[in-house]
Amino acid sequence: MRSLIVVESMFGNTRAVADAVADGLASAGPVTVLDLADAPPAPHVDVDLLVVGAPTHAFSLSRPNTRHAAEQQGAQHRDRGLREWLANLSPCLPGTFATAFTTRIPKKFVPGSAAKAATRRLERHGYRAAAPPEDFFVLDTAGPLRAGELERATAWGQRLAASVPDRPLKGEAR
Ligand SMILES: Cc1cc2nc3c(=O)[nH]c(=O)nc-3n(C[C@H](O)[C@H](O)[C@H](O)COP(=O)(O)O)c2cc1C
Repeated sequence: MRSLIVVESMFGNTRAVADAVADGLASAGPVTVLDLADAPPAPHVDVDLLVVGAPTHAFSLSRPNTRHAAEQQGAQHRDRGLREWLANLSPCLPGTFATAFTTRIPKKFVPGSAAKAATRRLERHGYRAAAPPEDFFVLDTAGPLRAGELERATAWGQRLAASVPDRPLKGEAR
């Protein structure tokens, strides 16, 4: 199984989670982790599993104004986020699986998750859900990640690896 993880990260926490998910997926086959800053703007994805990750900003995927606010708090400059990348994504090849994760602050009664917003967009492009969207937690805006989150991310990657069936041989229906 070939997997691609595309990750948006401004302070580095979501990127660390992406690398931990990749460790979990690696048992099932090759995994590429692509920083959104280096990803092609109009992507054509040809893998068995696409995983996208992004920080939750203002209850959803980041926007130019929230990225600017993050930058004001010391984050790296980013011209675009997962919202823009997903808007330009080509329709998926039939039977391609996908899922999404986010990092966010574990505040009770604060709704919204970039992973849920990304999942809705993946569904619109025709991707099949490999797993429900998953949230990983940071203790503050710039991090750090809550203790145990990287281990949880690797375990999530392992479960993903086990849940996606191998791509069928040519001519065989999935
Ligand atoms: C402008 C801005 C808005 C944010 N809004 C939310 C929010 O609505 N809910 C939440 O749980 N965390 C929110 N956060 C915290 C981010 O989720 C946190 O900065 C992120 O997980 C860090 O990931 P990164 O290190 O990959 O950038 C916000 C952060 C910023 C900078």
